[in-house]
Amino acid sequence: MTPVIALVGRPNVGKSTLFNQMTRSRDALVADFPGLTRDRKYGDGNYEGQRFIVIDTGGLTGDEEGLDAEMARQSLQAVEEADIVLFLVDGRAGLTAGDETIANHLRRSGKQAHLVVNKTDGQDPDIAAADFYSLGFESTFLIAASHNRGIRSLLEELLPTPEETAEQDSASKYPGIRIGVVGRPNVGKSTLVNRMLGEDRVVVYDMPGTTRDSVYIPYERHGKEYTLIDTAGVRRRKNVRETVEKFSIIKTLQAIEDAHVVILVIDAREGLVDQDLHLIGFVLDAGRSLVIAVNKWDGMDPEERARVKEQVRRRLDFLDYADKHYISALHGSGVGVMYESVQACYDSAMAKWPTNRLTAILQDAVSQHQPPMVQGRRIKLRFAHQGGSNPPRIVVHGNQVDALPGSYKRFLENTFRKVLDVTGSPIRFEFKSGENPYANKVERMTPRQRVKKDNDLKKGRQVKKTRQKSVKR
Ligand SMILES: Nc1nc2c(ncn2[C@@H]2O[C@H](COP(=O)(O)OP(=O)(O)OP(=O)(O)O)[C@@H](O)[C@H]2O)c(=O)[nH]1
Ligand SMILES: Nc1nc2c(ncn2[C@@H]2O[C@H](COP(=O)(O)OP(=O)(O)OP(=O)(O)O)[C@@H](O)[C@H]2O)c(=O)[nH]1
Repeated sequence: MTPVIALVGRPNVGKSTLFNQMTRSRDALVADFPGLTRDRKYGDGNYEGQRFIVIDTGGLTGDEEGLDAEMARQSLQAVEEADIVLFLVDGRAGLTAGDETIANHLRRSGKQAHLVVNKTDGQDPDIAAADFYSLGFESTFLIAASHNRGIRSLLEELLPTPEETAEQDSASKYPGIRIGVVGRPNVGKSTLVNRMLGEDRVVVYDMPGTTRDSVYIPYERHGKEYTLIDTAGVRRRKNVRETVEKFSIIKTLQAIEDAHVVILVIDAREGLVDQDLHLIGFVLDAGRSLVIAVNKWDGMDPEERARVKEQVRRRLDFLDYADKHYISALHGSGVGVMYESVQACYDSAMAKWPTNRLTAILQDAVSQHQPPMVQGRRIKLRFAHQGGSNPPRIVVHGNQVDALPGSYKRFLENTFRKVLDVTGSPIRFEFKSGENPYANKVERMTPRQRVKKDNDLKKGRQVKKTRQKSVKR
């Protein structure tokens, strides 16, 4: 399970600043789903290979009355679902009554929180922290978020190591292709999950709304193993309030992290809305492959259908590599063929390509369309190898790669995507400058040496540089 970190604290203590430092998301996922009153933000972080999810819970002011009480309740729900709670305070402003109220909230919630004193730059950290000891937190961290100070040691201390996470990795024990079915409330996720499992299979489970755990359902179809990750969880809704209650963004994000392939369900009758795009953004940021299911396609008239299709085409033009299906989960039409897309996505996400193939594609691309000159010297791209899967990572080695323009990177991505036939999955590129360790040496290396070198490169170890001149191309 990907650990979830919740940030709480009064306005202006630096939550957004810390959030931005911790996440690498281009845009945070902003939760203004119906029924959730306040703009919580969700982001995706990576510290030395350990992925995590950060939530800026937003809604705590320490002065909760009336409307604010509802916000506080929802923020505390996010706290409840988190693994690590960071309570931020402002080291410049000192202790306020609002801080004390929030500390009380946290204490009542029974969740262990860590005190994080921010804005300790330009003052004696011990003095900055002294004010807050009366709050009685066991562990205190001193940081300066806007200077990116203290954040690494905080993550180092609090996050599990990737090995620890792998050990308690609940997802990996489920067989076959793990399919996450996600989408906004009421788009038809439960209906689709039941449809995918087949008519004859009676699913007996029920879940309370606030737990963040999805239901994992292993099953077989045409002799192939799958596990559905069901974020909806309850088959029969009783009322609108319950729909909102049981919709949990953390649950959705966890399901995305745990899946090989994500089916994002959209309600054709409502069209594509911003929240759908936010969810798509998160899936891509998480590096998962994606199938789009536009649901409730039954009973729509031709004009409506044309309008929705046009909207999908226009707003998802950046996603032309993902399959879109127009389905009726209720009647089952279009559901079966989705499995073909799921398989293609899985194959793409998990594919392994040999170094010489990737290098050949790179060289073809370069000869077709040379990278630009920088300060009178041409950017050189020499060879490529695979750095990982799900999502596939391609590491490109060359010279002056830092100057490679975005447009050229996109050209490379499109070329690799086309040649390797990568469907639905994002591809990550990494560009490294330095001499080609293979140059002039390849011929003289034994296969074992070559494998070792490849592994060394994958592990990012320093490879002894050859002094020989690299091959001219
Ligand atoms: N000196 C100093 N200023 C900081 C630091 N971190 C954040 N700030 C400033 O504090 C102000 C508030 O920061 P935000 O990150 O917006 O605070 P927030 O808690 O997200 O505020 P809300 O969005 O209102 O909840 C901004 O002007 C930041 O530049 C820090 O480490 N040192
Ligand atoms: N016409 C039509 N209605 C559908 C279809 N799929 C689902 N529905 C209806 O849409 C409503 C919501 O379906 P659910 O499957 O409960 O949606 P959900 O996404 O699981 O909703 P939450 O669990 O509340 O997030 C129900 O009334 C379904 O009968 C479909 O393909 N066509």
